[in-house]
Amino acid sequence: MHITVIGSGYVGTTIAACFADLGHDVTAIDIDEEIVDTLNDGQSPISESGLENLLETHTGNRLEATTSYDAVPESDVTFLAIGTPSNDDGSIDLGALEAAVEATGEAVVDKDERHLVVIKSTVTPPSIETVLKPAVHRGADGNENIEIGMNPEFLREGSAVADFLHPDKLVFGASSEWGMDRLHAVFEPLLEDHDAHIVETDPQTAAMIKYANNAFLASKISLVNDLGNICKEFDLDAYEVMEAIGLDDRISEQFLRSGVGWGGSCFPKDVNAIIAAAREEDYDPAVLEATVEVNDRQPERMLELLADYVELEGARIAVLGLSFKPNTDDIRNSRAIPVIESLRSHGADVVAYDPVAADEMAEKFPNVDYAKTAVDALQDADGTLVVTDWDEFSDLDSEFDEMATPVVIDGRRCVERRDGIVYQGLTW
Ligand SMILES: NC(=O)c1ccc[n+]([C@@H]2O[C@H](COP(=O)([O-])OP(=O)(O)OC[C@H]3O[C@@H](n4cnc5c(N)ncnc54)[C@H](O)[C@@H]3O)[C@@H](O)[C@H]2O)c1
Ligand SMILES: O=c1ccn([C@@H]2O[C@H](COP(=O)(O)OP(=O)(O)O[C@H]3O[C@H](CO)[C@@H](O)[C@H](O)[C@H]3O)[C@@H](O)[C@H]2O)c(=O)[nH]1
Repeated sequence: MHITVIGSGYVGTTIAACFADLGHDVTAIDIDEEIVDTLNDGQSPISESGLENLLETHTGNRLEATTSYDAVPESDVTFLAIGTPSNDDGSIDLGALEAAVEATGEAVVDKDERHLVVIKSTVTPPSIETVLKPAVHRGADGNENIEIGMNPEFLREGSAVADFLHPDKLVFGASSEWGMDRLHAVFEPLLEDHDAHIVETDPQTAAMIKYANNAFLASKISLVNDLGNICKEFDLDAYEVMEAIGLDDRISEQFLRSGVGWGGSCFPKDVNAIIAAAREEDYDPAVLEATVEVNDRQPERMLELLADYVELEGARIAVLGLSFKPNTDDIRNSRAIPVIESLRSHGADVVAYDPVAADEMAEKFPNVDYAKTAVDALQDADGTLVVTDWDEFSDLDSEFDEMATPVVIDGRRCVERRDGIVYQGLTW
């Protein structure tokens, strides 16, 4: 099949490279010329394990990038992976996606065969009817050969390629049998070697499944954090408790790690978007609001624990970990941001370390001192906050002896409790 993928950001680049790897001919389209040039050089505009290899292998053969929409009408199906960022009130900003959908419509205005336009972006269910369908039909001048489908994406940063090629489930949202068949045809090569559940549904339900998935996972972590905070008040170890409840198949052992909370480009944006969409309908989603509230509290709880041992005003505090999770340089909504903001508002001097994300964070906080190694950050520090669970932090041991006062508050349970340091886990 010939597939056009519009948007070559995080998701678009990953799926374009993976579709090519599955044997499809792929045209990746982006308005950003630098991204297009990078892709055509066989390089990746994002850092993701395995992606560079796929691009090197397929660029110039089955994969090419362009800023033009000319390939759209020649292709069998078009996927749109355009950003849907948050507005100030938490609702999603559909502006960029709407423009790309309209441009896709314009490209197929004269097509006299049916064309499937699949939304990969995360969008609220009503927006398919109220924003996206009108945009494509406006662009295509009412051409009835154009159909909108929805195929939400569940990949995680740090394991995007592996997640895409080995999904637990594929969700196909189509409004006709033809559209459903086309989605099956796209993923047929993937399903030849890999077993995945296939969910066939309409586009709106498919869109809701994506929000429900992320809202459930974020709420699971917030519930675990709420329970973990109670464990801490009782002097109990939340990890021991969660390990036990994870043995219940109905709960499962995954996403039970309590600590400083969830960040990233998806959970915060998506939970807030579905809350805003529910409020639009005059529904007050109480559990989801609490999910956000508990998450917002966790960084401050770290500071409170630290303040039990260290006078924060004028203290030198090491922050270990700046990315929102390990193995990525992405700092979007990282818990390190409220941690640093709060330390500074208490008058502390921050020295931060991250194996890869320091440059990103320096753009946000240019006045923070960035150490080259974890040991440099610990040197003469009055306290340490562990915010991201990078593997290398688990190996720290005698390095804590370099601190002026060895107080370690662990927000991710990745440092070993040891003699000679004051160690406090956030929920254990
Ligand atoms: N990042 C993730 O881990 C992830 C996972 C699952 C779902 N999603 C969802 O997928 C969507 C895309 O996310 P992302 O992280 O890939 O976004 P991104 O911001 O990394 O990429 C979007 C790309 O679209 C391009 N673009 C914007 N307007 C365009 C236009 N008119 N024509 C062509 N290209 C255009 C931009 O230049 C950019 O390269 C979002 O809705 C997001 O919520 C993201
Ligand atoms: O037990 C846990 C698991 C995760 N986290 C935190 O949760 C956040 C999100 O982690 P993860 O889900 O691994 O990363 P993302 O790349 O944000 O992936 C999520 O968001 C994507 C974008 O929508 C979805 O596609 C994925 O399915 C969904 O897992 C990070 O800050 C983690 O530190 C915890 O605090 N405790």
